[in-house]
Amino acid sequence: MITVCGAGAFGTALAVSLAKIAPVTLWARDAGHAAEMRATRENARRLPGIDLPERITLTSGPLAAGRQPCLLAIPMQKLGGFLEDFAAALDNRPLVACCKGVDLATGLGPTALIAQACPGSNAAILTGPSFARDIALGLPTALTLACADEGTGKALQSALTTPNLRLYRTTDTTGAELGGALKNVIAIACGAVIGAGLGESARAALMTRGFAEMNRFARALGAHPDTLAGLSGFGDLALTCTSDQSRNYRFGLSIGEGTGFDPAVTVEGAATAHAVLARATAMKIDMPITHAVTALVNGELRVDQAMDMLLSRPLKEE
Ligand SMILES: NC(=O)C1=CN([C@@H]2O[C@H](COP(=O)(O)OP(=O)(O)OC[C@H]3O[C@@H](n4cnc5c(N)ncnc54)[C@H](O)[C@@H]3O)[C@@H](O)[C@H]2O)C=CC1
Ligand SMILES: O=C(CO)COP(=O)(O)O
Repeated sequence: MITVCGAGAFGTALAVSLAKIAPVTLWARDAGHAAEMRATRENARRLPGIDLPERITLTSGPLAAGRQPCLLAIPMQKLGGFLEDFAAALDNRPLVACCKGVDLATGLGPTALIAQACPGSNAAILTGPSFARDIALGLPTALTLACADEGTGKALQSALTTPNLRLYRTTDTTGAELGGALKNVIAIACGAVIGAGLGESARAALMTRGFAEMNRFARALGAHPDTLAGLSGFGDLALTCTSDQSRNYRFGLSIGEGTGFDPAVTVEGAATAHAVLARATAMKIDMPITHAVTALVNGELRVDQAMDMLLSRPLKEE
């Protein structure tokens, strides 16, 4: 039995794929949402049009303790509170974070938050290029499963691989989670330049210099460069910066176009840009694109001003 906590788009998609290989419990925060999904066998609120197989049990309320893996598909800025509420039931089992970002309140990534709240658990992260709908539709996807404990990582890799979800493994949790966190910040920047009509060439420049910025920050925090070049870094950067299926990219588009954006939509890159900039400033790491994204998100700069700021920096070697 695999438990997935969080009945958003991603948790639901993972449950649908995992149900091909094992019975799955999908836990929703809201009892009404769980009841609705039980009755209709569909998550109309977050992933409409996808049938929920009978092998998925929909629950809410208290979580049962156990030894089986538990996937946490909770948005980054809500993960700390969720762990606090359910630490007793979650501790002493493998916990797999399925979110992308850096916690604004603590500056920690998902695996460090898990280790803090549930010290008896081995924390892992599942991340990489994948849209929830693609996974749920059974389309081919490849992700990174990172766990500092090699034995737990190997067990999770084989327990969570499904016919359409191929998992690569690493022990570099820092690299995997920072790749996933930072690509969302760069995707907002890319959406903004496309929305403002600044062109595909500008986007390619931002993706490339954004990748350099991701590497600079992650390596300073101990990440391995190969992880950044893999699915969780380069792979997810390529997907998110070029597809309007991405909410972060669409949020950037709305900034560039000067149109509104529904604040209820999960956009991890906005809070993460602020969390990363605070850490980078303290560590004296140069993060010009992240800096520009925080200014755009705060409404302190227009896109053309942000681009001018980036283009007028001192000339340097690549
Ligand atoms: N949607 C996608 O294509 C992908 C999403 N992700 C990541 O998955 C994470 C979750 O995103 P989505 O599922 O897409 O978001 P979503 O907006 O579809 O759903 C978020 C879910 O979290 C629940 N939630 C909010 N606060 C909560 C709390 N305090 N406790 C428990 N549950 C809470 C909401 O009820 C909602 O069901 C994000 O970090 C995202 O970056 C990763 C890969 C793909
Ligand atoms: O992380 C994702 C794809 O890998 C989903 O991106 P968004 O959160 O921007 O929709």
